[in-house]
This record gives sequence, structure tokens and C-alpha cells, in this order.
Amino acid sequence: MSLIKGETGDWEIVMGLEVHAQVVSQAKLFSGAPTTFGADPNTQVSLVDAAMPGMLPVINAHCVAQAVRTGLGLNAKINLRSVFDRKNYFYADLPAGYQISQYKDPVVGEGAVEIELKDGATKTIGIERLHLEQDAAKLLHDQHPTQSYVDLNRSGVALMEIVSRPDLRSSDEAAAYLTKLRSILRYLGTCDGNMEEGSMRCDVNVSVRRAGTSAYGTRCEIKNVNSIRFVRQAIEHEARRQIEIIEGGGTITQETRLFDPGKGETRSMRSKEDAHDYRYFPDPDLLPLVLKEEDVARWRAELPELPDAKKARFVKDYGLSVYDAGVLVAEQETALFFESVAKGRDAKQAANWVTGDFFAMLNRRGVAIGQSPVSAAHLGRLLDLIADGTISGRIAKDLFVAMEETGKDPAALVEERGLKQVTDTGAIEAAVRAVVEANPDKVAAYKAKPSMFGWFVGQVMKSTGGKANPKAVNDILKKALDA
Ligand SMILES: Nc1ncnc2c1ncn2[C@@H]1O[C@H](COP(=O)(O)OP(=O)(O)OP(=O)(O)O)[C@@H](O)[C@H]1O
Ligand SMILES: [Mg+2]
Ligand SMILES: [Mg+2]
Repeated sequence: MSLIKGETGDWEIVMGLEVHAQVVSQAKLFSGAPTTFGADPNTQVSLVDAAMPGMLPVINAHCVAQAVRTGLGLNAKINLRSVFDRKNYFYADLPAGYQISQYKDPVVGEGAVEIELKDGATKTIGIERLHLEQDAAKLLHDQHPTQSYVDLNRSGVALMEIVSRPDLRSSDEAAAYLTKLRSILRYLGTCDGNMEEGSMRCDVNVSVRRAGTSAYGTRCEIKNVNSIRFVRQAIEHEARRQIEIIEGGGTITQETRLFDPGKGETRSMRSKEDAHDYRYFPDPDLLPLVLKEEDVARWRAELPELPDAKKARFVKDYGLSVYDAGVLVAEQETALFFESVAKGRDAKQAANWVTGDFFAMLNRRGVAIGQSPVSAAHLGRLLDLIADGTISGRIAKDLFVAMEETGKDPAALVEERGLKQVTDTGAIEAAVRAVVEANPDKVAAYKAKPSMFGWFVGQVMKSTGGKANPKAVNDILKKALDA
């Protein structure tokens, strides 16, 4: 358990996250306006999004399917009947004066996400619900010294709000949860998970309680945190703040706070009573959303293999460690890459190359797997060249660097650069003889100290340009030195 030390004892953090995930869709939730990121302000706005009088919302069936598929991916209950409500509040980013959301009857009910913890253990985080809602517009405050502008492009874009139970107990767990959730959304293709572009944002609810007690403390909600690093910082700071207040004899009042990434701290935005009066009521312009059982069944049948299932399969079919399998399935592209390297080859060796030299190369170049200069086919061929003895394991490392630099097929590079392993025993014997004859003092030293053997191996490898078959070198050297 991860506890925080206070002045008067140990404390536990309790957290629940509300994640706003933008639905991958060409059009908005209730209008046909496009959703392309980064378009000029107010160029992707229909009359519905601008809340012109008399305009009626029309539900986008694709967004509904995406929400249901997400619910299925979160092992959640799908509600065949759900309701769109109006959540009323007045703000310049909300032209209608209300947001269409789902309140009492969301499209997706309870589910679960399994997270991996640092010590290799797993923990199940409950999902309370997932509902569909519209995004608000964006206010621009930096364009003019005394005026604010509004960009309606985002107004009406479909969001899934995914609400977790207060099951998280540390910033590590919160980070693991977000990482896992993002991975599932990306596998499903229902949200691109791009936090920098705001397509995944997170409200972090934090409370603290004394270690060993079971009642929850009063929560504060930190709005709109947009990176996993900031989520961690916000939690750490907010928990400390609450502990100091309680230990100083004060009480926590429920409120909405903002995270300031520059200062690494949270500050109050507005106080929030338990029942903030949004005056929710069913939107009279929209019928209840009724799903057909057969559609849900079809979406379920057509789900892709998700990270947990893939991980279990990698452990079972390829004999990988749980850790390696977890690393390889985190991104779908990585898993695909690995499988095409591993197919018909030594899977553990394939996993070592992908998580080792290959990942290091991607990191060094700062590129995603899609821009890798080394293709899966080429890496596979490299493994074949090692397996059939064409090259030694040591040369393979150099060859990989050459593959990275040239983007060429390793078999062609071996020809071009003369990297073939020398297995011809005659040539190795000659090299051994030359080293032994040139170093009588070392031979004498070896007789007294057998650990000198490695030095001879090094010399022979050097004189053959690293290409001699290591096993043959060992055998032949042993014979020559022990003669
Ligand atoms: N005592 C608590 N400490 C920490 N988190 C809590 C506590 N109680 C509830 N939570 C979490 O707070 C979140 C509440 O989200 P929910 O969407 O239900 O309501 P809300 O924040 O009041 O509404 P809104 O969507 O308007 O922000 C959930 O993730 C829940 O797990
Ligand atoms: Mg909420
Ligand atoms: Mg909230």
C-alpha cells in the first residue's frame, strides 16, 4: 500500500477519474459539421452547433456505435435504453445555455479495467458508467488585451465521459489506469487518446483518509488535466494540501480546482455543493436512445483482440514473460510488429530484439514505429541470418545499426560488406595458430591462470574482424592452448 506520511500519522489517497474521450468520428454528435483538429476558428460550425433558434439535434449513429463498442471493451453493461438530458449552465463557451449529456440513464453502465502495477501485480478498477455528451466551445483569451473570442469548432463534438469508481489509491495507479484506458480506446479506434491535442482530458477527484480507516473523505475535483505527468503532479500536490488542512484542524470543502502546470499546484476555481444545480431534464428534442440487441451482439462479435487478451496469448503461445508481453501489447502497432517478426522464429529472441535494440533505436531517433527505418520483415531476416549461422550474434548488433542507417535488407548488407561468419575451421585454425605463436608469454600466463582464456578469444575475434564463429573459436583455442 502506498501511504503518505503526515505530521500526525499516515494517510491514504482516494481517487476517482472522469475521463473525457473525444469520439473518433467525421461529424459531431448532433450535427453534420466536421471535427478536424486544428482548423481555422469557426469554420466547422453548423447552425445546430451555434444554437440558432429552431435548429434540431439529430443523433449521429456512428458516435453511438463507438460509445457502445467502448463499453464492450471496458467489459461494461450496455443499456439498451438511455436518455439524453440537458445540463444547464450559463457560460460563454456554451451557446445553447445547456449541454446535451446523459445523467440518470447513460448508454453504458458498470464495467472494469485491469491495471498493471509496478510490482507485477494487477488490480481491477471499477467503471461507474460511460455516457455520451457534447463538447463545449473554446474561449480564446490571448488574442486581444481586453476582449475574449469564442471558437465554436469544438462545440458539439462527441465526447464519451468515462467515470471510474473511487478505486485508485496512488498517483502510480492513476497513471497506470489512464495508460491502460488509452491503450484500450486506441485498440478499439474509438478515441485517438491524444492528450496533447485535448482528445483525452481528465478530471481528477481526490480525497484523503487516515490509514486504516474506511470512510471516504470529502473530494476536490481538479478539472481538465491534459497529460499523465500533470495528473501525477496534481494528485501529489492536492493530497498534501488536504492533509495539511486536516492536520491543522481544518476541514475540506468540496470544490472544483484548477491545476497550474507552471507552479505544479492546484488552486480553487469555484466551490461545488454536493448537488450543483444543473437542473437536468430529458431533452425534449431527442427521443430516448434505443439500441437493438442484435446490433450490440454484432459489435461485440466484431471487437478486435484487446490488450489483456493479447497479452495472455503472447505469454501462452510465445512463452514470453508477463512483463515483456505487457510491453509489447501496450500499443497495437508494436504488437503487430512483434508478431510479424516472431512468426515461425524463436519468439523470445524476437521479443528481446524488439524490446531491446529496436525500441532503443526508435527512442534515439524519436520516431513512432510507423516511421521506423527497420521494417519487421528486415528484422525477421536478421534473426534468420543469426539462426542459420550466416552471421554471429556480435556482428548482428553492428548489422542492425547498418540497417537503421541505410534501411536496407540485412542479407544484402551482409553481401555488400562481407560480414559472413567464418565457419571454415581451416581459417580459424590459422588465426588461432598466429595468435598463440605471437604471444608465448601470454600462453605461459594462461597455464597458471586459466581465466586468461578470454583474452585469446578476443585476439582471435579481432584478427578475423569479429566474423569467426564464436563456438569454433572456443573449441579450436582450447585444443591449441591445452595441447
Ligand atoms: N470521496 C471521494 N474521493 C475521491 N473520489 C471520489 C470520491 N467520491 C466520488 N469520487 C469520484 O468522483 C467522480 C464523480 O464523478 P461524477 O461524474 O459521478 O460526478 P460529478 O463530478 O459530481 O459530476 P460532473 O460530471 O458534473 O463533474 C467519480 O470518478 C468518483 O469515483
Ligand atoms: Mg462527471
Ligand atoms: Mg466531475
